[in-house]
Amino acid sequence: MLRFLTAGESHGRGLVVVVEGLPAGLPIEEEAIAGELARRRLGYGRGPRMRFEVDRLTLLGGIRHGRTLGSPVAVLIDNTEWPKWEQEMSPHPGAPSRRLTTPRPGHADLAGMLKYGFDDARDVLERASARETAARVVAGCLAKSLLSHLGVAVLSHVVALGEARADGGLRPGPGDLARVDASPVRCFDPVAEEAMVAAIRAAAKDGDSLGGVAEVLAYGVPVGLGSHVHWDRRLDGLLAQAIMSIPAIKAVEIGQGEEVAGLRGSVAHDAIEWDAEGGQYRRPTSRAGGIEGGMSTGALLVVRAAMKPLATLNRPVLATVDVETKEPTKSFKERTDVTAVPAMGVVAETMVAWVLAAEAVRKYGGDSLAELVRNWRAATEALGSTPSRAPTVADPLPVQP
Ligand SMILES: Cc1cc2nc3c(=O)[nH]c(=O)nc-3n(C[C@H](O)[C@H](O)[C@H](O)COP(=O)(O)O)c2cc1C
Ligand SMILES: C=C(O[C@@H]1CC(C(=O)O)=C[C@@H](OP(=O)(O)O)[C@H]1O)C(=O)O
Repeated sequence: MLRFLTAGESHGRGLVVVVEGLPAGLPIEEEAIAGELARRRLGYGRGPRMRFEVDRLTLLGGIRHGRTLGSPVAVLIDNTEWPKWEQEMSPHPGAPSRRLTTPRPGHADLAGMLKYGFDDARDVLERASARETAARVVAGCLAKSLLSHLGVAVLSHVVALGEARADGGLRPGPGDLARVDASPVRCFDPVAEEAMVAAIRAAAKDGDSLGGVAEVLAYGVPVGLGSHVHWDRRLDGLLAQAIMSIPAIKAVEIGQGEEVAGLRGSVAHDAIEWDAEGGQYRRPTSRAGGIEGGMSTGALLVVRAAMKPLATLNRPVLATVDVETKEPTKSFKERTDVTAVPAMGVVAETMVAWVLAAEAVRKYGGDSLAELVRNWRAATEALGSTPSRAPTVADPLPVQP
């Protein structure tokens, strides 16, 4: 079983992630993890912290000479600003210099204060902050690395930001990731990219925030991850939970998502064809987003995550109450992003990769990477298909729904 835990506060000494259940022999390079963390810092509209945060890494355990040992992998990410926060966030007895008593509507502040009996919103926001997703991205990088040995590639792109929408027919292939990351908003559609940048600039000028939608695509997913036999084994359910756990995500779509509810059945599904030459079944479309009955079908996996506009505003206008005086006031202002949709896409990739890797380990098993790959190869060959390799730029794009 693959699992991970993270610990650490946004302005604490650092974040730590412990990943358990990886097979031995998985090649891991610190540069690859650093690269993934750098991708999560990307995006026009991010706040000042992402310009100086460096995500300095320490590989604490579970890796020797660039390969996993089969033991838990532990990684530490330092917090660049720790010296500045050391007093305020000290783990030792003492008191903060000031308490935050005007909770932000839309953030975790008030619900957390009431639930845990805190009188300072910082006791909640430090862990509710999406800073924690940096630690998840480390786990996601390990998952992506494992998946690459099974020919699976996971990527994302922003398809909506504020009111700007990308052309739905434009989907990046596995070889397009660098191009997506080069976009200031991680959008594959250059026309929509301009509209997105303009929307962010306008919101920033007004001291406001924006949400949006990122689409995650997984190429080369083998048939049969997940299962129909229990509610908690359905792949779509697992993906929805994983995506929903990302701060500020309010909706998840698989394949055609919400749109499918308005269609007739005759045009809503993916026809089944037999490819006599390849000796396997084939789907000309991926309307179902690569999942039927809670199991992967082998078609392109498509998951979308919708993010709300961020709760912290540079021009605080949202009405709240001072929890001390009970007087009406405006919520406190913290340093904040105008939008974090491009970064959220990278986190969503992480969560999708994690779920796929966990299901792959469950299905194929094995204590070493070689054993896992052997098992995967045998299962894939038994289905009549050639074990896939990691898709390349030369591969044709899958047919659009
Ligand atoms: C990558 C990323 C960056 C975020 N940055 C901010 C931010 O700068 N300001 C903010 O108010 N919320 C930000 N959020 C969202 C909050 O963390 C989130 O709204 C809060 O934890 C409450 O959780 P909920 O929105 O799921 O209810 C960010 C979320 C993500 C995924
Ligand atoms: C630190 C990160 O995102 C933070 C998420 C966040 C929030 O409220 O979720 C608020 C901001 O925190 P800060 O006030 O420290 O700048 C973001 O910068 C990060 O993504 O690494």
